[in-house]
Amino acid sequence: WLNYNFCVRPKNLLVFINPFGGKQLGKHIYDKKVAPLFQLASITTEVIVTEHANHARDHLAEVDLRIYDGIVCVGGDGMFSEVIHGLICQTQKIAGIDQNDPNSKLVACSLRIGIIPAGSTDCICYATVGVNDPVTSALHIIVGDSQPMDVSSVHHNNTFLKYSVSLLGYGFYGDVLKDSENNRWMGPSRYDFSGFKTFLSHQCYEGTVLYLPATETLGNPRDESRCTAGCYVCQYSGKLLDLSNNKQELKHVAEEEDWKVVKGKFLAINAANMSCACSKSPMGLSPAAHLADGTIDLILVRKCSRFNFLRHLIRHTNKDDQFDLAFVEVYRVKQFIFTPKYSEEDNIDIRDIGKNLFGQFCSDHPACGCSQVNSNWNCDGEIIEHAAVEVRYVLFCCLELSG
Ligand SMILES: Nc1ncnc2c1ncn2[C@@H]1O[C@H](COP(=O)(O)OP(=O)(O)OP(=O)(O)O)[C@@H](O)[C@H]1O
Repeated sequence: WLNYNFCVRPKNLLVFINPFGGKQLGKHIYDKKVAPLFQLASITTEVIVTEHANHARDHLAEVDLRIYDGIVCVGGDGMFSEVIHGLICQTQKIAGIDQNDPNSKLVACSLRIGIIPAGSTDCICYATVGVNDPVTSALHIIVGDSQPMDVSSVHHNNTFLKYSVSLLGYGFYGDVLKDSENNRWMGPSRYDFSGFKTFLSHQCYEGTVLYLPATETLGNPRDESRCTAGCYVCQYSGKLLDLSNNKQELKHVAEEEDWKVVKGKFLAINAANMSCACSKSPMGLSPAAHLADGTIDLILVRKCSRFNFLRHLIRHTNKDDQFDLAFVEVYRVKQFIFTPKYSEEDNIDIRDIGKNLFGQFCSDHPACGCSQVNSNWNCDGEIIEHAAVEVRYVLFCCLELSG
């Protein structure tokens, strides 16, 4: 559907290469595998090898984007996140939109973003293309394929924090990321190491989740069918929401609906905008999530034994239903608000997982229970230090070239 409008071969691309993403092969992959293909296709490029974190984001916030047909990032999910922030923020700035107001109606941005996978997880590329192969992505970019994607905004106390396109994770995935940042020198294996440490710590966090169910969508997180190119659920949502303006009207309709409340102790709170498939989890955290249906799959993993949590995690890696467990709930939502039990002002410090490595002795003891400090959110691989957040689908379709 959107492809008819946007299936235009790009002629001039702005390329950002993160030389330090994943196995630090970004520049090599681009020079050897991608640049020759772009040259053959007569695509001109301006290539920027990033010199520091947020280089791409800051450059995009200033540069005149009208001369480009698209932006390409060579790196992982963190690089894609930088690029999407630069692009969305510049578009809102030009349109005079206040991003701190969660109710602001964002303006869609016209440029498409392509990913050449060269990161550690490459979840966004994997979930959209089905494989993280630089040549496949380059060919999609060359022929002008496109894929709309849902974007969610994350706010804290009416302050804009970040946009998310793949996974927002509190508890387990927040803690894994926090710990893994200290071990970047390990390369992609840092996630295995920190994952193991975090699993042993078995921390759960108390709080309240308020969510607004997505009632107007055709799909359900427990569906057998998967979102692919031309997906009828996304097409239906696209037509229903009329891609931009009418979506906002529907949001107001939805706001009149009932908010639901879930209180408890959680090992993980995950919000998936897409399946979040990657090589370690080929079906993803929410296998039936849609790329562009205007919803978020909210997955709540309540406090359970370490053995049961392991069963849930193992199901991420195989075809067994990870939601078919008594301590796991999943809802398809338009919006949610999380409030931790312990206010952030009282929060002593972001916890050090290392100190809690043997937390099992405490958490299994009836007198102990949950951590009295908060976790942090993992937002597409970037840390959000606030625990209390308001997350909503922001009706914003940013198009990927590699779809
Ligand atoms: N030149 C640079 N020096 C240091 N950090 C950089 C540089 N360029 C980009 N970054 C930052 O590096 C972080 C990680 O990059 P990237 O996502 O490409 O790799 P990754 O973390 O290994 O992969 P993934 O996100 O898929 O797990 C990003 O948050 C980005 O802001």
